[in-house]
Amino acid sequence: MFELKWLWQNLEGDRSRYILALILSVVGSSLTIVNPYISQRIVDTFISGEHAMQNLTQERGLLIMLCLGMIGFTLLRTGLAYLTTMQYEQASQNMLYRIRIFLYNKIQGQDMEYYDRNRTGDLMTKMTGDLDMVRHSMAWIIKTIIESLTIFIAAVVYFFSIDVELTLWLLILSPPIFIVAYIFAKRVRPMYVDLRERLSQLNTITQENIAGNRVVKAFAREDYEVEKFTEKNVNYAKANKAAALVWLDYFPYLESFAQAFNVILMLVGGLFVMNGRITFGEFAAFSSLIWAVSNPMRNIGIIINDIQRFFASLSKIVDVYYARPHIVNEHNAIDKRRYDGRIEFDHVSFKYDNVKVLDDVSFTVEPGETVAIMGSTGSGKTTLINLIPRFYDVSEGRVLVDGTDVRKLELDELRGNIGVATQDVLLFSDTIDGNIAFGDPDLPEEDTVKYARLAAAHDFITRMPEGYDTIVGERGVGLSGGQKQRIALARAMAVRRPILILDDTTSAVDLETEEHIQQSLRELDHPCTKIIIAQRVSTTAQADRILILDGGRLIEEGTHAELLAKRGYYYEVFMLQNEGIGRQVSAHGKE
Ligand SMILES: Nc1ncnc2c1ncn2[C@@H]1O[C@H](COP(=O)(O)OP(=O)(O)OP(=O)(O)O)[C@@H](O)[C@H]1O
Repeated sequence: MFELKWLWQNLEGDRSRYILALILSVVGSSLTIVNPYISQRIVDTFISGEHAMQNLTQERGLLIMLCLGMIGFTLLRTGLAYLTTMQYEQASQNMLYRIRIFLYNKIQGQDMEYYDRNRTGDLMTKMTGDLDMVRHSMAWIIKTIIESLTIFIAAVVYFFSIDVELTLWLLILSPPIFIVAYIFAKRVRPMYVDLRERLSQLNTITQENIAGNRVVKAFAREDYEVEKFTEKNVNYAKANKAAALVWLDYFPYLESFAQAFNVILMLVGGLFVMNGRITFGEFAAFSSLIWAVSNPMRNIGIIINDIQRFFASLSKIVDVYYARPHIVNEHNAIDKRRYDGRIEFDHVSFKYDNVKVLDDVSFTVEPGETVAIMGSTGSGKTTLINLIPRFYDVSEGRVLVDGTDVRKLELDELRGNIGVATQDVLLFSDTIDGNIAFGDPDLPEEDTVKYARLAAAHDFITRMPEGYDTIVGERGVGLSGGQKQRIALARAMAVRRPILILDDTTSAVDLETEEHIQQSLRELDHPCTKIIIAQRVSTTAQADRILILDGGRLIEEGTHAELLAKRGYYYEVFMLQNEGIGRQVSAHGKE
């Protein structure tokens, strides 16, 4: 069975501990029959037997021994139960720890497409609730099944040793119980798969609402969000109730069967005692152990429910566990090279789910060149730069870095040669210093300050009460949009990579600050090819070359002056911006 094989595989390192736990479970549960056996001896010898009175006076030692034996076995069972639970807990916790790390690495190793397809709330549910369910199954469900089964078998064997016929009478109830349990399990399984899906939706809504609380507040959409959440919450609660209530349809049958064990024992066992077929002590042994046969029937519902939850959770974990990114690191380089920074797009086309967003794009950027990319919104600029570090792979054509197709380069090496400041600025909940040094944790403090200066961030950072030690909130909360962009820019520059990609990184800063940043970029103290996506002519004007994208096609390419002379898209933007903002950028790129 795949699920059990998977669990076994992931128990590596704790297998002996888990086997020990299973053995202890079996031994501890088998001991359950010892006390009923001793009770039987006590009843037959000292209470109801022919010579009971005589034994009571003459065999007191034996009686005391039997009583002490009962206490001893009770203590032994308690000790074993403690030890067993500890082994189960340790093995399952260790397993959980290992799988969680594995899954975390797996998620880290996925490509952008995976993140496009998977919801954060769902991934969070997999990493928390689903994993806990799997642990619970190892520590509790399997333990309960093994122990119930052992107690059941031990009791049945013991019953057989006392009286075969009476035992068979009792076992008559087993087939209908298993049929009912089977029907219940089949019915409830899809309900738990559905329940798991609804929980994931609930978590997704919660996560999105918390992450986007500013937008919600800005649009005063709290009521709408509460309504949306309530709807998902009600759905989840309904599904939960429905799954729990199914049990009630079957519960009366199973409970009746469980009670019927006692009735059969009373009727048949009582008859057998009366006609002397079994002793009163043997009847007492049956009576004190009948729970070992009926209790597993009572618990069957809880166990089946948990097993179904386990299957639903495991199938979700397995999705992540075996997920294979399309973009993989196949070429392991031992020494990581530093590239020259030559970039070439050779007839590149790209599709997102069959929708073409880049169409036959070709251009070359020589090492050290600065190329600006401009184009209307949705024209494919971000998509284009995403192909260089292989966030996505081309659908047609080739992207080459230093003359080699990026698909043939070692992925870490390739990405280790590129510094990126993305359009959506994400800062971590850390100090400003920690955020700037994110790509290079060994960055000396003076370098942090140097790159913050280059990114025109130093002044506002030093004005903050804690300076570089100021903790910025989640996603950089507490900073303005322009401030966040400047920290992200400092972070991208601080890694000193031979290729620097800036996706609209200065859109939220004022023009003076932008001029400072442009100056810094021109004067970087290491050789660097720069690709800058920008909407402002003031940003693009001094680039070595400007590429204009429109509907995924490269429609214009040239220097500022050349493109102005062409009187095409760039010229129009130039005119519009110069008129609009009253700032003069001349035809030669100088202000
Ligand atoms: N992950 C994605 N899945 C599917 N389609 C996408 C995805 N990302 C972008 N697109 C689509 O691809 C097209 C190009 O998007 P892209 O982000 O590259 O444009 P852009 O030129 O950078 O736009 P902007 O200037 O607004 O940032 C758009 O039509 C967009 O809807």
